Amino acid sequence: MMPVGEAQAKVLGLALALPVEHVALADAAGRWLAEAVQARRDQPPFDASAMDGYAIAGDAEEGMTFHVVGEAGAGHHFAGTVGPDQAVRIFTGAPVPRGALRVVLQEDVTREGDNIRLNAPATGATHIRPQGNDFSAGQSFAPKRLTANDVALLAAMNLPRLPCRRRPVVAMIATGDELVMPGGEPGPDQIVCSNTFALKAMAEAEGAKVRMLPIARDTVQDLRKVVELAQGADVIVTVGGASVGDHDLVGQVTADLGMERAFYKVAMRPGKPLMAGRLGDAVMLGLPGNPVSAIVCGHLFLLPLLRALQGAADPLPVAAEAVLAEDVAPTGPRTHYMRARVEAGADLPILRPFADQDSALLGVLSQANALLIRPLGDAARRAGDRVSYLPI
Ligand SMILES: Nc1nc2c(c(=O)[nH]1)N[C@H]1C(S)=C(S)[C@@H](COP(=O)(O)OP(=O)(O)OC[C@H]3O[C@@H](n4cnc5c(N)ncnc54)[C@H](O)[C@@H]3O)O[C@H]1N2
Ligand code: MOO
Repeated sequence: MMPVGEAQAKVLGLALALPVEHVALADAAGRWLAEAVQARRDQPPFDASAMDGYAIAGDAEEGMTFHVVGEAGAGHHFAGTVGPDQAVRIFTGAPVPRGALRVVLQEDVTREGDNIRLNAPATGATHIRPQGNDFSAGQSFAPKRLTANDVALLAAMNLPRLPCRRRPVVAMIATGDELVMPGGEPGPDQIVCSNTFALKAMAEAEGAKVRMLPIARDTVQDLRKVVELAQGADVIVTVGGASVGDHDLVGQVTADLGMERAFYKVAMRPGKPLMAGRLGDAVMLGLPGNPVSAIVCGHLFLLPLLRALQGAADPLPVAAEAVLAEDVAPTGPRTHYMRARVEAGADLPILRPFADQDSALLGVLSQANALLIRPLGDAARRAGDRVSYLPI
């Protein structure tokens, strides 16, 4: 069995970054910017008032008076120059007029006709945002996955279209005679398909487009037909049929279709019968059928693969540190990803593994927000020990 880190490296090695396409700014949140882009202007593009008030020529003492000679609003500059005894009525975002060095807040003046009197000394903060204070023309924005905040910045930089990686297309295939779709009519020996819905949600949150293919029945012909429907996808995910049972056909069928296998079986629990390889132009992940196994493999393999396809430099999940809330037994020959609940603690977060770690239990998984990472062959651990976990 291959160690988890080696298997992850092999999966990432199968991922060629997807082509670049130009995406409208309004659709760019969540997309991966493929190359650095440059601001097309300064922000603010001029010295701008940060307050509603009056622009004056410099520091001034309490009681001084000024003659109001005009007005500057956001989008409307004042064409003249502010002289020593003069003020210009100004509003937040307006260009600061020539000759003005500070803005006094309207709350700090008394207006009498066309004159103002200062009720406080005008010193200290100028209430002016200098030109280029936020960013300057030519300033570079590095490739990353774009957040809503990034989109605001790139909009202000006047970049209406952005070079992003194409979204990966994932074909999702559940396998097994026992499965019916949610809302269907399960027969007495059947259950409702759940795993692929979690994986779809996870992949979409990572930027993928997911095609849910029909459930493949446990025959070579049907599985082959459904895998062939996956043509055109960047990633093919099968769920179930990966183990050693007589009806576990995924390995055989994908091999017949020409899959170049990178590995089969990983030293992890849950998720042991994982396979990966290249099938035509697609990367294929064959996930185990047990619900928690499939979803844990999704976190450890599918999501990093989707990040790598979109150009991420560091696609693997990052472990965090916590303190164990209770004792745990030694582990066996596989890295154990134990479902756990992590909560804020005084120093480090406190992590409590669930008592039942059966890989069929979706109820436990739904309460979990962490996977405690137990290295293979790990000794028993005591409450209070420091441990690593992955947030999920
Ligand atoms: N003799 C052995 N038996 C098993 C081994 C082994 O090494 N030797 N490994 C076990 C482990 S570990 C796992 S994990 C499972 C994985 O087996 P498969 O990938 O072949 O999965 P299935 O047999 O098709 O299904 C397992 C289980 O999960 C349910 N399932 C499958 N797909 C879905 C779905 N889309 N939604 C909800 N539930 C699903 C299925 O009904 C089974 O109950 O094999 C062990 N056996
Ligand atoms: O590895 Mo299986 O995924 O233990 O349930």
